Amino acid sequence: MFRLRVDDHVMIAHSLAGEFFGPAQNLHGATLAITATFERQGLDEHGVVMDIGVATQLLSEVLEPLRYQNLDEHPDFAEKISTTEVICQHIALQLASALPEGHGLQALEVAAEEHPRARGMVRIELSPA
Ligand SMILES: Nc1nc2c(c(=O)[nH]1)N=C([C@H](O)[C@H](O)COP(=O)(O)OP(=O)(O)OP(=O)(O)O)CN2
Repeated sequence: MFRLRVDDHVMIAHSLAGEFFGPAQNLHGATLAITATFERQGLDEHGVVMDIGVATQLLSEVLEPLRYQNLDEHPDFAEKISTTEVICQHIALQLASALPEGHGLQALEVAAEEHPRARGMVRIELSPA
């Protein structure tokens, strides 16, 4: 299995409802360092998992609607608690649906570092197109 990882970051605001989250129930900001890892069984005819430029561009485009947004008011997070894990899931699903036809990938993983000691992540299987 081969992997290609690209990164970006996004600044958001949110609050996490429920006693479970303690002071994070209050509105606060976060700069999330995001990595997207694309996995492929074997390499394509160019000897790559996918083009780095395409991967970087895809991640940037998926993050664009989240930049500087208050996720409490964002329609994609309505009825959801925008934890780091949920944000990762959202980004991963958006990336999966934005992949080019015939991508040939097996899986992708999205990780978000909320601060230097905490990182959430999700991995989703893809049907190679
Ligand atoms: N599994 C997760 N746990 C928490 C998340 C998350 O996204 N996933 N997010 C937060 C807060 O948004 C923030 O990152 C940290 O808030 P804080 O109150 O400082 O939480 P801590 O658990 O680090 O510290 P406490 O001792 O609970 O205050 C919280 N958790």
